[in-house]
Amino acid sequence: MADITPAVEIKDLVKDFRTSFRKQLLRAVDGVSIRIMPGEVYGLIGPNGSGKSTTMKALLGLVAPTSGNCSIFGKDSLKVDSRNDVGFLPENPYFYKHLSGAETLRFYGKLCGLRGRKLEDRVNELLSLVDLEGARDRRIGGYSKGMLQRIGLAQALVQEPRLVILDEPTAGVDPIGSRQIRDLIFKLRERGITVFLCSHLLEQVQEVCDHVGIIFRGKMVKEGRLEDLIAIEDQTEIILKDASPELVEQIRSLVAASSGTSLVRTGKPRTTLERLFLRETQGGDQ
Ligand SMILES: Nc1ncnc2c1ncn2[C@@H]1O[C@H](COP(=O)(O)OP(=O)(O)OP(=O)(O)O)[C@@H](O)[C@H]1O
Repeated sequence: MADITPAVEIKDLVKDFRTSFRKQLLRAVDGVSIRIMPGEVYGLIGPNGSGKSTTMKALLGLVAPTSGNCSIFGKDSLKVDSRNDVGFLPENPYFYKHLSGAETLRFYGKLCGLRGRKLEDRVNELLSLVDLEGARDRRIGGYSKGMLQRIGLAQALVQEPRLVILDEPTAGVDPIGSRQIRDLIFKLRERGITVFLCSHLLEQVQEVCDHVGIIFRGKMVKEGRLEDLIAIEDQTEIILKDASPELVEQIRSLVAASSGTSLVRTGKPRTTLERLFLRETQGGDQ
């Protein structure tokens, strides 16, 4: 098999911060290792203060590890050129409020060396991708939280990165805005872009990620393919449409007659509260 360089490689990362209280050391990240292959969507989940942002910042070279190392497409995170292939949406992105959405993207595009027709094409493409064409000339100061996160995502994509890092991309965004961001993450995946996101909104992580790591008090406590992590190994699900009561009864007696198998539950599957909310506020079947 061909040797593929991981998009993200974090090895035994430890990060200590010196606290103001008696200058004690606080271990924010304690021996975390993560490997993300190109094209994967990886979700790092954990409670507040468990070390998610610090792990991402170490990967971006924004904090220096106490020990361990991080690399992006094989390049050490402490070297500037490791960031050539990365787009980052921080937890609370800062924007110049007097600029419009288009001006904001133009500004970042210029920082990345784009000029002229190429710059304009990229700005238009990104505004269309994040569905903000209608608000392109409105000042960012008047954007909703969901729109701000989408323009932030567009900004992170300006230089056509192969890896996008999203720190709590849907924090403070309502379910409709969250769904738009979720759909954008799907679009990134379709384009083969690797996504590394952290969140404590578990349902969303479950919807978009194919790999998940659970971090708690700085340590990785569980990691793997989402499907493997959430499968209940000794159970089998059969979902029937328009089944008659007689058929359900037949299945029930078949199970009762077989040794070693028991019926755990029958009934109607439930939608999620999020889908119900979206159906009632947006119309149509979500
Ligand atoms: N610059 C810093 N100086 C001192 N302590 C810090 C610093 N940055 C983070 N910490 C501490 O490190 C721990 C991990 O913080 P971190 O922000 O990585 O967690 P998180 O999982 O991203 O949390 P949240 O979900 O609240 O964003 C916390 O106890 C935090 O207070």
